[in-house]
This record gives sequence, structure tokens and C-alpha cells, in this order.
Amino acid sequence: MKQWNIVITGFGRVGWHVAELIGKRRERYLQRYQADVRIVGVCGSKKGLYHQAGLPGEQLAALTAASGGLQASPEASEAHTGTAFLQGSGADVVIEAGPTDFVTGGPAYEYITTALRCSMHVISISKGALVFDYPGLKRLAEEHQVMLKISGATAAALPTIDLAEYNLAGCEVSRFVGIFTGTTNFILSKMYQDNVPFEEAVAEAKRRGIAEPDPRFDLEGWDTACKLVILANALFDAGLRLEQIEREGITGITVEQMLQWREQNLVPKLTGEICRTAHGICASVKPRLYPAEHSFAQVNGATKAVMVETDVMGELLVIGGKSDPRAAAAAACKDLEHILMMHKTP
Ligand SMILES: NC(=O)C1=CN([C@@H]2O[C@H](COP(=O)(O)OP(=O)(O)OC[C@H]3O[C@@H](n4cnc5c(N)ncnc54)[C@H](OP(=O)(O)O)[C@@H]3O)[C@@H](O)[C@H]2O)C=CC1
Ligand SMILES: N[C@@H](CC=O)C(=O)O
Repeated sequence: MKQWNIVITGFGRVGWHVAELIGKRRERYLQRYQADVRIVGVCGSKKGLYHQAGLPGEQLAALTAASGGLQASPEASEAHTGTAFLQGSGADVVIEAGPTDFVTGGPAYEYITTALRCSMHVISISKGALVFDYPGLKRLAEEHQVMLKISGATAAALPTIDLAEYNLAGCEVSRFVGIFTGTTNFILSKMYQDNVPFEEAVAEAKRRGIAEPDPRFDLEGWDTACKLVILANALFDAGLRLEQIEREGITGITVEQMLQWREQNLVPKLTGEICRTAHGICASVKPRLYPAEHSFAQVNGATKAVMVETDVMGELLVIGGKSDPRAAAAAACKDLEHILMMHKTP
């Protein structure tokens, strides 16, 4: 029986749910993969908790946002955060759930590079470091013979990367189009269906914990654009940069426009698209209008969708994978399971 030590960097809404789900699934991991999975460390920007033998589930469960989280925990220590801590933590898997900084990669980039250099597997839920340098991180993972898993950062509960890499393995994918941001879909649905004003719908998305800490990241199309960059670079080796994506968000759409579109039987959706052409990759994010009978027009609330065009398996459409912190945590746990599966001793 192998002991698998997990460290979670960034212990906010999603990180907390990762701990909750791993705690609930301990028995499953033992039975299925003969893996004794323990969370040995969790860290925030200033403090963290660490226990070599594994942190008790009740202690982690108590670190809710309402209780002040890690910052307010009397047991948390400044020694248990940062890259030096990670290096000495003995982690086998690092789950990165900190803030997304797509300009510099942010602390996530430091955590991920440190972890990979220490031959720790990495599951990244945050997008920043992957947008900043996915090819470099992938190379580092290969050099150190560990896995870099990214479901949480590529629309989480909606399968995108796994769909292409596993289910469509061997196919040529020529187009990837989808509703990749739950927040914007939630806001557009509220405005279209319930005449809710833009600001009110944004506030509700924030309350539900799906909007990014700065909601402009979702509203201006950055979130979708980041997901497209990561997918294009991971799946197609595209060398795509964020600034190459044509991007328009949903800020400025009014309830009056909604009324007009409703009369025309058209439904607005913020969609992202990656196309592979003979001239290279093109990618865009913008609000597009769909006839009411189109599949995308029927995807409402924080639910997402992806349509993939392939050479020999035709067109596939997946609808679901609502954006939600717990569902994002579940996507990271799926990645963890794939790692355990790959390393199961016969
Ligand atoms: N919410 C969602 O539904 C989804 C979110 N994501 C991504 O997951 C990530 C986390 O999201 P979410 O949990 O909602 O965000 P939160 O803001 O709730 O959590 C992020 C946590 O990161 C911590 N943090 C900040 N800086 C550092 C640092 N240097 N080292 C360690 N921890 C740090 C913060 O703690 P502190 O108090 O110490 O600053 C905070 O608690 C984001 O990148 C987001 O884009 C992906 C899919 C869905
Ligand atoms: N803000 C995102 C959540 C993380 O990817 C969304 O709304 O889908």
C-alpha cells in the first residue's frame, strides 16, 4: 500500500472542497488503487497547516470562509506556506487552487515549477501559470517523469481536455467551440429569461462563488480566452498567446437588447472557438447569437457546453459541467484519480 501525500496550495472556496472530497473518498482510493491518500499540507498566502502523517478531516472542514479560513486558524503557521515549504513537504501530488494571474503566472507558477522540479505530480485548477507557460511546464513535467493535469483549469466539470485526449484519441480535431464560462452564461440567462439587470445578475454570480474574485475576468471574456489558450497549447501544441485571441465580453449588453433578441427568437451566448486551418490556429471569444432551437441556446444558468468537430468521429456535443466551486474541486479529484490509476501496482 503506497501512501500518497497531497498538498493543496490556495485554500479558498475550491481548495476547501478538494479537501472535503478527498476526505470522503479515502476508502474508495484504498479499495480501488491501494492508495492511502492523505492531505499533509494546505497553504494560503500567509499561513498554512502541515502534518506529516496527514491533517485530520475535521480540522480542514472547520476552515470555512465564514470562520475566517486559514488566516484565522490558531494552528496555522507562516512556516507552512511558500515554495520552500512545498519543497520540504514530501508531497507526491500538489493541487494548485490559488488565484489566477495570467500576466506573470503569479505564485501558482512558482508553486508548480517547484513541485515539478521536486518530481511531484501537479494538478492545476488555477489557469494563470498554464496560460503563462504551458509548454515550459509540460516540458518540466516530462523531464521529471511526473504528470501535469489541468481539468480544473479547462472548464472543470465540463470535460474538454480529457474528452479530446482520451475519448477522441487518434482523431484530428478541427474545431472546438463552446460555452466555457459559467458566470457569463448565468448572467446572460438571468437577463434573457428573467429580465434581471446586468449588475444584479453579476452580484448573484459572485454570491454563488462561480465568478472570479475580480468578475471583470469573466465578463470581459478573459476567463474563456485563458481556457482557449491552455486547450490550444495542450492539445495542438499551438504556441498560442492570450493577446492573439480576438476577444469581446458581455459588458454593456442591456435588457433592451435582450428584449429585441427575444422578439427575433435569438439567444445570446458568450462562446469561445478554436479552429485549426491550413494557415494555423485561430481563436476567438465573443457573444454570438443562436437561433432558439440551436443546442447552445438551450444551455442555461451556469451550465456549460462544448462541441468538437473531428475527422473520423464526426461532431460531438457535451452539455453540463455547471461552474461551481465543488464541481471544480471534483474535476481536480478526477485528475487525482487518473494519476492513482496510472500508478496502481498490479
Ligand atoms: N470558483 C470556481 O468555481 C472555480 C475556480 N477556478 C479557479 O480556481 C482558483 C481558486 O478559485 P477559488 O477557490 O474560487 O478562489 P478563492 O479566492 O476562494 O481562493 C483562492 C485562495 O488562494 C489563496 N492565495 C492567495 N495567494 C496565495 C499564495 N501566494 N499562496 C497560497 N495561497 C494563496 C487565497 O488565500 P489568502 O487569504 O491567503 O490570500 C485564497 O483563499 C482560481 O484560480 C480560479 O480561477 C477554476 C474553476 C472553477
Ligand atoms: N469563473 C469561472 C469559474 C472557473 O473557471 C466560470 O464562471 O466558469
